Amino acid sequence: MGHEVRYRVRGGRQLHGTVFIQGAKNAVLPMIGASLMASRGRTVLRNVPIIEDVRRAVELARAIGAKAELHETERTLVIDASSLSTPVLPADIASRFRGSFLFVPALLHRLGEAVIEGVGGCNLGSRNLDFHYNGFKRMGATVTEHVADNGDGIIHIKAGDLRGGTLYCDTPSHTGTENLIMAAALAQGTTLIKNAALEPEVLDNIAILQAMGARISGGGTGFITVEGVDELTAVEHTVMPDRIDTGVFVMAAAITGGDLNLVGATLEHLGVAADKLEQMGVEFHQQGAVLQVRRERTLRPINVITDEYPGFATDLQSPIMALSCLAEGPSYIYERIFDGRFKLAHELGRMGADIEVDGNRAKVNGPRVLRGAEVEAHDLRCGSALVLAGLAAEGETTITSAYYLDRGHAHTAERLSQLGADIVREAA
Ligand SMILES: CC(=O)N[C@H]1[C@@H](OP(=O)(O)OP(=O)(O)OC[C@H]2O[C@@H](n3ccc(=O)[nH]c3=O)[C@H](O)[C@@H]2O)O[C@H](CO)[C@@H](O)[C@@H]1O
Ligand SMILES: C=C(OP(=O)(O)O)C(=O)O
Repeated sequence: MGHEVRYRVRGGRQLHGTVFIQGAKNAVLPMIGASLMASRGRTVLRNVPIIEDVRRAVELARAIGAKAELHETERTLVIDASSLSTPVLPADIASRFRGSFLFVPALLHRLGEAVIEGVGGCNLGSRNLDFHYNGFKRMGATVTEHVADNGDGIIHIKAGDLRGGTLYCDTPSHTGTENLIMAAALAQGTTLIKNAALEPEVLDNIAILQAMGARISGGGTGFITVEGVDELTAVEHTVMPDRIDTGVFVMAAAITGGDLNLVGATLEHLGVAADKLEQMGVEFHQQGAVLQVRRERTLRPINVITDEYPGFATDLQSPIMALSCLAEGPSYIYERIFDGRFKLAHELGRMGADIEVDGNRAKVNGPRVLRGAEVEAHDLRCGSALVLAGLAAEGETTITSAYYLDRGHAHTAERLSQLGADIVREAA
């Protein structure tokens, strides 16, 4: 994991001011995968979030032979994938982020095979990849697994010539849909993907692929048709704003009783989460590309059921659990997407929260006074939720294992400090 990262937050300050919402982690990662499919030219991605997952993706792109330059100040990534040298996604990089699996379609098309030594991402319980494998197989690939000397499983996918076909996701998987679209984009013939994901990031990825020359229709309908083409060309594309980063800053305003201008944020991308936050007492006003948000009234309790877009995003479930600790009455949370996302409840308990967990349901008994404590970020969104709790707590909160937070949020301490928060990042 590299060095230990901690955040120290001293709570009790209302946040005011203007903050820039970063580009979307879950859009830029498939776009890096897509850029590897262009055998000529240089892809230029703008509004790239400067987060650890992007740094890992750049390392991984280089490890398979692409030239990748991340210009952090300009938030621009330039990728030249004209020569790829190996189909092996090495474990030491690939096992640190989920998006590594989005490199597979490019390897299948460009090198005829992909060797996956490990897939990472947040540990949220079972995170299967069967929809991806079954789709690749229906297109003519073979998938085999063997065990390396160190005991790790290695997956070997051999493509042959990928052919279009009828594919499906049992449930609308986000990266599953993206991987099947990318596999179909350069396959022979026509592919139909049923029960495709509707997330805005999937649509942004379709947009860059279309600009590259892919023939894709039906994005946002659940049925996606892809007519395979012979070649994709490198293009320039601006990554959409991150709706989860947006949601976290909305909740930073809400949990401190502050008011913020979120530059680049799109309220519509929050789906049902916007309505739930309004029910809690948050006021929104979208003015062009700026989303104004404030919370003056007492926080009301809430009932949340996570679901695929436009339902309540699972990645905002942990942050709203932190917020609901302060609501005037019991809140109910039903986590439907991941079966291991409630470790946060225990950490919030150390800060004085009263949360009853029963399987994938939680009851948050609010309001409780939160007090600073040493707590652990078990995953990315657990980390952002603990920062929110720290902003509202009495005294100092220390968040350990905060590499997870840095996986998905850029310049967290700097952006919150500019709004009046007392927060520092320490890396030892
Ligand atoms: C890099 C990226 O974009 N990550 C996001 C993506 O993860 P990711 O794409 O991994 O999430 P999925 O949408 O695939 O997973 C949703 C559910 O489907 C199950 N499933 C998925 C694929 C599969 O082949 N078999 C299977 O059973 C998973 O175990 C999970 O229970 O969507 C999640 C759900 O919105 C978000 O929390 C992640 O931030
Ligand atoms: C679960 C998440 O990401 P990943 O799929 O990259 O692990 C997340 O962003 O909260």
